[in-house]
Amino acid sequence: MSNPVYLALDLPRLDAAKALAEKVRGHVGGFKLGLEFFCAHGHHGVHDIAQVGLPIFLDLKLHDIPNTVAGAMQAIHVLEPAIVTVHASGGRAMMEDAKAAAGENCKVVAVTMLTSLDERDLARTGVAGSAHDHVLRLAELAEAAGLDGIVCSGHEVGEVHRQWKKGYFVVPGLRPAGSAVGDQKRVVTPRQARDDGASVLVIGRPISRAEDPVAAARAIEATL
Ligand SMILES: O=c1ccn([C@@H]2O[C@H](COP(=O)(O)O)[C@@H](O)[C@H]2O)c(=O)[nH]1
Repeated sequence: MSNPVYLALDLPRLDAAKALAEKVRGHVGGFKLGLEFFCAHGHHGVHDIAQVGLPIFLDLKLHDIPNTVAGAMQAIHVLEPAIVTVHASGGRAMMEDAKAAAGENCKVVAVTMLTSLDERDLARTGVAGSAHDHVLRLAELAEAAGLDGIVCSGHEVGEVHRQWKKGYFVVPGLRPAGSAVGDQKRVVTPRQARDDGASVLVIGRPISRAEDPVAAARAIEATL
């Protein structure tokens, strides 16, 4: 079984991100490049990290009208990402057009409810009901739109997996027992998420901010 951990390279400096990627490459399955990285380093930065030789997950969380999102998907096609994110709340037509514009080997997955939110935050955005129901509703919409899967927390992945057997499930908000939670609110351990059906485990600070990132990545790998 291949390593399901994608390391989130949320670092401001490209040289530091590349050095970290080189160090841990034997203990993770891929690299996740998000908004911070892409806004700072663009296509050139993605090419640099791709040279390390592992799959690239572009976590751009696209959310706009269908035509604009399709155009953005076409613009990143050349980078050959293995995974790209869009927001499920962009709606069915937006997700359909994103999938149609993606490369053949690129999985398009929809962010449902950010792991940094809890139910109080959800209510403040005007969404009534539980996190669980909200995630399941958006997962259904993503499946109907023909996407490959969704991004959700480890609190929901078990149920979503039961409902969408062939889905591809990306789970961030992961914390090894005892590590700092930071701004995340719905967290589980990497092992718990894996056992509940996660396809990809997104882990950032528990590795990137560890005193010894290689040891941290190895320790996580050993729990899986
Ligand atoms: O709901 C979401 C969607 C994406 N993320 C991203 O995952 C990583 C998590 O980093 P940590 O340092 O392990 O908290 C980060 O890049 C987020 O942008 C998420 O956390 N939650």
